[in-house]
Amino acid sequence: QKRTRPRSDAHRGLPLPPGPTPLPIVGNFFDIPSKLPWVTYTKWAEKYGDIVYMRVFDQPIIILNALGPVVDLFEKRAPNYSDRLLTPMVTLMGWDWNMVVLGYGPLWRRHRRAFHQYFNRMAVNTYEPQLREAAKKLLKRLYHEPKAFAHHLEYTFAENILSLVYGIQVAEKDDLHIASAARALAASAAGFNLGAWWIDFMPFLKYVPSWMPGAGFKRMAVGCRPDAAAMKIDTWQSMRTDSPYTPVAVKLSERYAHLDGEAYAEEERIAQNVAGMAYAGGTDTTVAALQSFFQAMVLYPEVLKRAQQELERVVGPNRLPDFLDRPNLPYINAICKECMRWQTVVPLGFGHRVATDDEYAGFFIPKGTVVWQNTWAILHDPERYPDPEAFFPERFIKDGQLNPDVTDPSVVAFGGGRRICPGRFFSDLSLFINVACIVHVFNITPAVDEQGNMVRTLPSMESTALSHPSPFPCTVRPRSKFAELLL
Ligand code: HEM
Repeated sequence: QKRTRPRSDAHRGLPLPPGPTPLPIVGNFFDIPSKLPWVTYTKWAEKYGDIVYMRVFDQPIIILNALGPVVDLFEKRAPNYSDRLLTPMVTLMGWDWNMVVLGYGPLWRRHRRAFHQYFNRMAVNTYEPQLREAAKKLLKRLYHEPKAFAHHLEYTFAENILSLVYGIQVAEKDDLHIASAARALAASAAGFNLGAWWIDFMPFLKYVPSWMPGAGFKRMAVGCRPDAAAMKIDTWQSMRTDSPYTPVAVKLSERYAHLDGEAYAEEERIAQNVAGMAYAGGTDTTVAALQSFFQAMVLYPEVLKRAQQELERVVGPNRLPDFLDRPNLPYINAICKECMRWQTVVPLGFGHRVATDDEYAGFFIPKGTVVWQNTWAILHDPERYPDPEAFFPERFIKDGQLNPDVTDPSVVAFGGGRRICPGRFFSDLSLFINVACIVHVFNITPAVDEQGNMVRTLPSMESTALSHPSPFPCTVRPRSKFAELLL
């Protein structure tokens, strides 16, 4: 029996969606788990249904645990479900220039349009040469220093996006731009982890002095400010025009070169935000999916073998895979899809704020509610994806081809409606080329300790907003002499 909340006139006579019982003042503050909240919300769905309501202090929150309501609200009612809540934590951390947190309106639209111009489905195809080069660089780094595979992924992706967006050529090691971005992103992940679950809904905490016991979050947030600002300003100021191709930032600045005064300043701010966001978005996200890929290859050796056989057949031993091969590589494509599903990179999407009071499925949805989509739940729904905890690319294949009847995880993994991730086409290309090249060249097997015993790896996710596997070791070795020659 579902429990619903009392009707009231303010609610147009409709109940709020069901959810855990709130306490006075704090509401459901103590119900929000600090670890893997998406798993708890999935369990709540069994008790309360696909639409779960809670309140943390004064902030109403809804979790959508199924694809139907996500499409109905984020897509079909997009004008009402595309706003954001700019929380105190984000402002404290100096991340408020970031278009992810911009309210729905003309300023967001201008950012979005500029971003789309350089990252739409067609535009990203022009980045293939750079993506190919970056993948090759990654292979070399993996060859020379295989134990540091997680670091190489992060470094090479940051390097590639810095070059693509700003034309900046980074140092081979310990680059200052990359170090600063890594600090800003790590702090924001940690801050968001704290913030999303509780601090963000306690606006008065903004006024707690940072020296007070328990105010470590504030010191951390303030400490991250210079790096968050540097991601936008220092990189912009280091923009290079002498690279062999025109960087996105240069193209962005050409758009308003004819303006002056305040109009120029405003366009420049937008361009800086867009470039900064491409940099921030392009650094950690696809990397997390690739880290899951490494973990999957350790745990599922038969998948790696099958993928290598497909590449041997289609690409052969004398060259690396390329984008043109993609239509002939259904199994590699299926692995990419499974990487987007298995250890969901953004497990709860990003909250959409409701602009005006609404009704849905017989429930009242108050204005100001922040609606989160439980992407992890949707991508681990056993009816859609049987045995969802298994990494099983075959689920996307039928008669040797990709099966169009199985929901493509990217329909959900990148969020929904008008706020859907505008970096998804770029991410898709880079995931494909890296997976294909790594599989073609390397065997990825469990690590071996000093006594020669195999180190056991268990799949496990970090509890951050942008999740990735918990650190694990593995052995990365060229498959053969032929493979080594490709490097
Ligand atoms: C595995 C890769 C990625 C995943 C899973 C991912 C996921 C997401 C999600 C869930 C959102 C929020 C969508 C919503 O509100 O419903 C988002 C927003 C965004 N992402 Fe991504 N993303 C990825 C890669 C990228 C890349 C590579 C870039 C940049 C090149 C990027 C740039 C952005 C931007 C700018 C937004 C804000 C959109 C807005 O608020 O209007 N993302 N992403």
